[in-house]
Amino acid sequence: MAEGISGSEFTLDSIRKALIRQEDVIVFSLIERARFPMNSALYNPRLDLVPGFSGPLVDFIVKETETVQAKAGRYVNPEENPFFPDNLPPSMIPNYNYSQVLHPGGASININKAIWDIDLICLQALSRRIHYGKFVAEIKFRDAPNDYEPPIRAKDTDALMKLLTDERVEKMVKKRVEKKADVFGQDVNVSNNADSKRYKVDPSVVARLYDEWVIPLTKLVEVEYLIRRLD
Ligand SMILES: O=C(O)C(=O)C[C@]1(C(=O)O)C=C[C@@H](O)C=C1
Repeated sequence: MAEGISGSEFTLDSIRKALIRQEDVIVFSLIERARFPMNSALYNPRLDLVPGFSGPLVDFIVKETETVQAKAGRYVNPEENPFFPDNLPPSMIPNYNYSQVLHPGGASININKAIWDIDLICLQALSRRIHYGKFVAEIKFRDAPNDYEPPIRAKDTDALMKLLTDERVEKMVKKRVEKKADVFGQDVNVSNNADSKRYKVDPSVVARLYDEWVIPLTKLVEVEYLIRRLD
């Protein structure tokens, strides 16, 4: 897999490192996205810019992109989740042997409808990060099956949410992404003018995006995964 999860390095530590690497992509794509705050023609559902296709242009672009990528095998990779999963063509390339670390029920989890509401450019990066919750949940289950089995059998989602939550880690994640937005998003200036610190994207907004969307949705995926884990 792209992030290098194989049976031998499938640990909570390696999964957390993959999440940290993905922060860089997310912060950079937010910085890019901030250059174009609005693009109404792209999102307008009534413009009908493409003959034979009804819906916003953005849907057309993403559907067509996903169709090509599906043929190239993108969605055979358990780390990838399409935004328009209906009627995708099968992969045309020879099967790559992805290590099957997830329980089969994980394949049916796709919460991209909720993610679609956030923003366009960073969607794939955010989707990948949020659905990484499947891998986090699998390793947490493997590390403590006796703790997880009773709430799974009782379908107690609140207890599962409590069990998988690590507030110390969440605080660190939010602090780190805020710092990354600070460092990556400064205008680079050759003159040594300390007053001219300007940001391409407000670092506190990135921390809030993680606080209000990214982490809660990752945890939702973790709970969804665990609830199916003993099926
Ligand atoms: O690192 C973990 O243990 C995770 O489950 C991931 C994550 C996150 O989304 O960053 C989610 C829940 C935990 O409370 C801490 C962090």
